[in-house]
Amino acid sequence: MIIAVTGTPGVGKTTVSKLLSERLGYDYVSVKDFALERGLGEPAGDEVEIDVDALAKEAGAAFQDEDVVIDGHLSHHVPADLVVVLRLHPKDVAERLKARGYPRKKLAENVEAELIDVILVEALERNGNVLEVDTTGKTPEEVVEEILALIDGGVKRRVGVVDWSNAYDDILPYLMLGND
Ligand SMILES: Nc1ncnc2c1ncn2[C@@H]1O[C@H](COP(=O)(O)OP(=O)(O)OP(=O)(O)O)[C@@H](O)[C@H]1O
Repeated sequence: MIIAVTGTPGVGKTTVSKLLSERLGYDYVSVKDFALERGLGEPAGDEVEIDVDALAKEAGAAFQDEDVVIDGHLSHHVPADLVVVLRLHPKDVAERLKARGYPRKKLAENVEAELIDVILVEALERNGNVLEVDTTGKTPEEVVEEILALIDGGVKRRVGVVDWSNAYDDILPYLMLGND
């Protein structure tokens, strides 16, 4: 089974993916490492620009009969049996990315993306089996327990668990609002 773990930068994908793969006895795969190994990504500054169509094709073929947890904010492009979209209150996203030293513009773009569900919408456009999980205020272990309970219960789709529309005032200081 292929499980893709996606979400806005900083929501905890790597932490949760590693723990989830250990609990399930699955291999852990980083999209970024896979793309670099296969020559599907070009380093661009401290980022990697990945050809998502090539990623979908190559990862789909490489892992089709494997049990893997695929980690990365592009992992929902890979044909997966299940896509887990991790969500985190945009203010917490902002604080985590700030602590990582993200430049103001990049921080604002990602906080806004979390606010308006960008990754969730992309995931739903590509895959019917989407589990949305709110990680806000939860430990990585609690998040993994929630995912495992959904999988054990045979749940293939659960979306609509968060609504960040009330978060706007909290995150205004982090947004650029056209001032770039
Ligand atoms: N549930 C959690 N509670 C508190 N802190 C967490 C939680 N999950 C992850 N973190 C912390 O948040 C930071 C970001 O986590 P992580 O690298 O797993 O996120 P990510 O979504 O994989 O980020 P990126 O997309 O940039 O790779 C790390 O410092 C991690 O220790």
